[in-house]
Amino acid sequence: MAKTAVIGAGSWGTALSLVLHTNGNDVTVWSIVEQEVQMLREKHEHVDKLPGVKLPEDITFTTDLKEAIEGKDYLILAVPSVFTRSTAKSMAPFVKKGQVIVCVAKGIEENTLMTLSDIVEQEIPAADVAVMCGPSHAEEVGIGLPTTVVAGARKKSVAEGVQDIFMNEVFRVYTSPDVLGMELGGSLKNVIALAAGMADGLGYGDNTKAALITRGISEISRLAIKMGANAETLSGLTGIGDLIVTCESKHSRNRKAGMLMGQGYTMKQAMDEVKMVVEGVYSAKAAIALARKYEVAMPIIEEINHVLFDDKPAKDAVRELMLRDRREEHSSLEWEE
Ligand SMILES: NC(=O)C1=CN([C@@H]2O[C@H](COP(=O)(O)OP(=O)(O)OC[C@H]3O[C@@H](n4cnc5c(N)ncnc54)[C@H](OP(=O)(O)O)[C@@H]3O)[C@@H](O)[C@H]2O)C=CC1
Ligand SMILES: O=C(CO)COP(=O)(O)O
Repeated sequence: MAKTAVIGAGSWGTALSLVLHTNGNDVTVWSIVEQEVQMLREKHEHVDKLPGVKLPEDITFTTDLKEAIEGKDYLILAVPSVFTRSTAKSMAPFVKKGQVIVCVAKGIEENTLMTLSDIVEQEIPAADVAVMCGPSHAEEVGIGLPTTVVAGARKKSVAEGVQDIFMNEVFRVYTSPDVLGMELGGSLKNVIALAAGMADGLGYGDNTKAALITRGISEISRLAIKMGANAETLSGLTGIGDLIVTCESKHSRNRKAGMLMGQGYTMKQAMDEVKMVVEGVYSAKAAIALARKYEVAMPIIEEINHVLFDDKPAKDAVRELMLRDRREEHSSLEWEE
């Protein structure tokens, strides 16, 4: 049994606190939002973000970051990516050497193009940093549906520690040393999910969706491999696995936001309607900046940026993708003379 704190009480933090408690760990949940902590203390349920999932009475809820962090073995950082740096800065004075911080959010910082684990390492040098991601919606984890994820860290012992506290008969945790590949797969898939949602909103079919998923993972892999990630990671749970779940699921926030945009909502209207964090919108600009920096073609992500930030109709973006110059599917394959 470990002493754990979940930093961030949105739908994902709430679902993971339940997994940790089920496994016999001591669990404290922190939120910056006083009303959220009040609601969790009174109702033992996140009625807005994870309705119907009851939390045990012996989980502690607090807005006091010092209380949440002190004496814990594992700190699960579950705030949305745009708050990762500010939250890590606030955590830094209380974190001691030997504590493990597990980043479970998905994103890339827009102005620095840093991954979330890099941000946490920069802000909290005392901690050991790990990541955990994969195809996992809070709504399904919260009701105990079988789910698989990956715990990543540079050191095997750190990844295995994360595996130990989370793994159970319905939550299977693999380990990996390819933290970069995992984080790029997890954050860039959200941008492709916006495109998949737009295709749904426009009334396009399964053929279009399959094309977006397949060409989407090609784009993500091209960039990630050039940045130093491992190709196997992109064909695993945190690459294609997470892309499939987010492009297909009724629970996906990014797909839902894209669908609304495909139906004519503006980006802002769609984000307000979804009510939970739509990470793909924040990662889209970072993705295209990385594509330029590493000189990698990312046509779907390029078009998504035009739809999000230049008011381009989603239908026009799809048409442009279909009418790009003709090319081979895999340019590395050899033809007979
Ligand atoms: N939901 C899921 O199924 C999964 C989510 N993730 C990732 O986890 C991360 C969190 O997502 P999710 O739990 O869905 O998000 P939610 O939108 O459900 O919750 C976001 C949380 O952040 C809080 N918040 C608001 N402002 C701040 C701030 N300044 N500092 C810190 N926290 C703040 C919110 O409070 P308030 O309610 O007041 O806005 C809320 O508690 C994302 O990166 C997401 O991609 C990963 C896997 C699965
Ligand atoms: O990353 C997630 C699930 O793996 C959450 O994002 P979506 O809700 O957009 O799928």
